[in-house]
Amino acid sequence: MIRFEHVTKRYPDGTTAVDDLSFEVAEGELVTLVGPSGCGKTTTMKMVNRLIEPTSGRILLQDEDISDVDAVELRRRIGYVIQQVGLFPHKTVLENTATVPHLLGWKRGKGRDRAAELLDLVGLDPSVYGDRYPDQLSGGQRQRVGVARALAADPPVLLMDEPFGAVDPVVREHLQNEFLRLQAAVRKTVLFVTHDIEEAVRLGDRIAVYGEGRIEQYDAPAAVLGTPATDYVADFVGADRGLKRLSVTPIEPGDLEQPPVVRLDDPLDRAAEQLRAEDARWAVVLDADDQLHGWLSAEQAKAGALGDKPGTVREHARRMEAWLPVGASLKQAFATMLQHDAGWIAVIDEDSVGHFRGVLTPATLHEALRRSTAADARDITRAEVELETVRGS
Ligand SMILES: Nc1ncnc2c1ncn2[C@@H]1O[C@H](COP(=O)(O)OP(=O)(O)OP(=O)(O)O)[C@@H](O)[C@H]1O
Repeated sequence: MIRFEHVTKRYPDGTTAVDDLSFEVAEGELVTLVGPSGCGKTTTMKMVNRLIEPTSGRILLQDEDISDVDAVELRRRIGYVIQQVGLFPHKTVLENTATVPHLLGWKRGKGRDRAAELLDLVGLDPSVYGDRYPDQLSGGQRQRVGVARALAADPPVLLMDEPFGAVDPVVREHLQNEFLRLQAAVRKTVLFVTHDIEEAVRLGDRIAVYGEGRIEQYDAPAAVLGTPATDYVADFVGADRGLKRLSVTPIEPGDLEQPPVVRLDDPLDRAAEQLRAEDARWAVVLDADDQLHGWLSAEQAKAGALGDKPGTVREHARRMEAWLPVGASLKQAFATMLQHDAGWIAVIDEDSVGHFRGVLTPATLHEALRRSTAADARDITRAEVELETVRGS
């Protein structure tokens, strides 16, 4: 989709900003360019929409050499979002969003409808925000308008230069999540510049880690974190790369423990007996549709079963709020455990039915992380990894 072939950019003062760069971005892929200040990320990006011309080499967009395409025509195929947004202060949010459709000569009504649709998509109600002016918005809202505007003419390619750099960390995480959801729906080919490795890891399908004017590693986030190609990359991703992996490692069914399972309508004395026989401290409680209800402790089951009217599990089970679907990240799993002060979380199917699949404990979470690191290092699946464990006596 976008291909760099031996691209070099030397500025007139002799600075080599980009040095013999070759890489390719597939259609619908989100590639983050990450690296320290001055390493050539912005120069790379601006060569794609010809705000900067390469000194040598060529860039192909959909197999076409962009130097053969009229720059104005080219830019209409490419959405561009920058940190300072660059909204027109005297135009309303709706007018700002409809800028490109307007330039393309769309009918006014069609352009406005499209703008309203996009504002909705980025989480801004057009009936509330459409008639406001940019200075009546928060920084995060302005960034959303920037994204909506870049998408308005439905360009196949999106260039984003530190689009969330100017907002505080909480808003930033929010914008990142929204953007991921949006990207899942629109599937643009995206080049995203950031100097923040966390952001690069969260957003990128692949990451290009820049050294000076060169890409040191071009790989999936888990691989960059798991097997940095050079000492430079290892340094850049940081000593806490093990922790960062949490956010790019999904929960897989093979990671889960299978505690005893009882049903809401099971007689309590039978449940107590099952817990005793399995020597378990608690059981997961499911309803008749195999959906998670909560849990039952062995102590409660035993005490209840000794009472006058033991009844069923239903009267003694506790609700469980700490749960996630398969595929959620280990970081979410860890955060959920902390949020609910829970020693385990339930994991359910991703589909709308949400059958119970198993539980994740701190020990299994740690094991999943170790397996994923080892699997990436050896290019095998997680299930094939044999872990050696240092055990307490
Ligand atoms: N117009 C210019 N003339 C001369 N040198 C330039 C020019 N623009 C950029 N440079 C230099 O080229 C190098 C790469 O700059 P670039 O803006 O691509 O880096 P960057 O990785 O995007 O940095 P940042 O994260 O700080 O934005 C830097 O050394 C910069 O000083």
